[in-house]
Amino acid sequence: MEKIIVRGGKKLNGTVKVEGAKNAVLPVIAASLLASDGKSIICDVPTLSDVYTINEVLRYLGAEVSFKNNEIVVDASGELKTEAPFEYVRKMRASVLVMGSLLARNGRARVALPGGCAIGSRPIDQHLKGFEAMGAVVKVGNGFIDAQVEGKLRGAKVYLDFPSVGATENIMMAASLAEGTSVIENAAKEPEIVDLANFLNSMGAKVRGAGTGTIRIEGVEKLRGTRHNIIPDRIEAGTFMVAAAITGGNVLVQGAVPEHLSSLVAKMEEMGIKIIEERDGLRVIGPEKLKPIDIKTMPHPGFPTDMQSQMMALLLCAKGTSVITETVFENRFMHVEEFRRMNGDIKIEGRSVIINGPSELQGAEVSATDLRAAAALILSGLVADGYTRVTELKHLDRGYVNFHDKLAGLGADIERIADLTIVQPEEQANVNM
Ligand SMILES: CC(=O)N[C@H]1[C@@H](OP(=O)(O)OP(=O)(O)OC[C@H]2O[C@@H](n3ccc(=O)[nH]c3=O)[C@H](O)[C@@H]2O)O[C@H](CO)[C@@H](O)[C@@H]1O
Ligand SMILES: C=C(OP(=O)(O)O)C(=O)O
Repeated sequence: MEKIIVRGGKKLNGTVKVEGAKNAVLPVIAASLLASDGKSIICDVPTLSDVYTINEVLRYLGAEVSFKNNEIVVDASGELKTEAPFEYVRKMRASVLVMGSLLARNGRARVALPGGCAIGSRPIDQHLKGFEAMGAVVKVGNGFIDAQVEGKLRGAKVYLDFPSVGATENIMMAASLAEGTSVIENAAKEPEIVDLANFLNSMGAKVRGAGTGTIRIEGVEKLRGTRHNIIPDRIEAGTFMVAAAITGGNVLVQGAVPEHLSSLVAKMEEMGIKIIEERDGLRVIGPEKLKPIDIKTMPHPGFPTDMQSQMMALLLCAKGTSVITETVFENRFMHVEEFRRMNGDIKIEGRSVIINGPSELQGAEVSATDLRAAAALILSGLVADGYTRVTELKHLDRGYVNFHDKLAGLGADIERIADLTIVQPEEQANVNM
């Protein structure tokens, strides 16, 4: 088993460059299936395991996909299959994002039920409600969701009970080729929704209002391949901002878009962290002492749940009591136990976590429970006493490109190794940790 080993105590300094956003590129790749004409060229694509997985899904469905030099070319002009099997959906829930495109292109989509995951049950009822409103008949059975429509999808008004990111994206994709106009109310407003709308419009779609709570989509006859640059990853940017702050360092996070990060910037400033907007990114300067704060995760523009565990690592180092309340996912506190293994003074009370800081963090062997928890545990390792070993790196690789190398480039004492499962006594003396 691979692990990342980090020794705490180094201040981070320098510049780190942000990749294209995982949560923007996955729906954009799914949307490229809508082009029955021409190729889609998607640029600034991060080399993440999730990207390889969705590429596999597209190939399975019959599209031609190439991926090199951070550029993906998709040719979906041929005939497409209708089914995305469980082996892909199990690896990555975002595989359900092909459903809207397949239904619009083929009149049928059969996708394995995603089931739960480490952060909660994550149902997709709001996606299905949207498809049904557009005339699809949805059946669930034998571990699959089967959606079919007679003729074409029809434009409809869909009110989302919660501004779900995935449901908004899936409905936008389906509605782009529907007959007539669709309106999504209580739509998600995340920057990744705007990126998807820009991609769809550049393919010939008519999507208006993305980034607001009401999105109108006028269906068109046909969409064609186009060229598109993916927006920078605000969560990767935020993770490096926390890395700078937790070590009391001074780091320029190149590519960080201030408007995408306003809630995080506000909360970090409340903690006494200095954040300066520069021409090409955000500079973060950690203070001597961090102040405690309260955080509640919310849909955008509220505080992002995907930054919750990294902020937990930071608040463990602040002097005083902080409270983090998770309102987006029902069970996104699996990392709390791991922080306790590192001597974190932290407890769960319902949907909140109470942190009494500063904790004297100690290096320990800890296990990543999801991709953001993986990053957060490494962040704690940057300031813990001694060596922290983080396992279950498959989670980290879903969302971060060369995370340890980027941290090492900023001065962290960190390496990634294959596991030495059996260490002989004489070798043990030579293992430098
Ligand atoms: C690939 C991707 O972009 N993933 C992001 C996306 O996930 P994802 O699109 O899955 O997140 P959603 O916004 O859909 O989910 C938010 C909440 O709504 C619930 N829900 C969602 C859909 C539905 O039909 N019914 C329902 O009850 C979910 O269980 C969850 O509690 O947005 C999340 C919230 O910002 C982020 O944490 C994820 O990183
Ligand atoms: C939860 C996340 O992603 P996904 O929805 O792909 O699991 C995330 O990016 O933090």
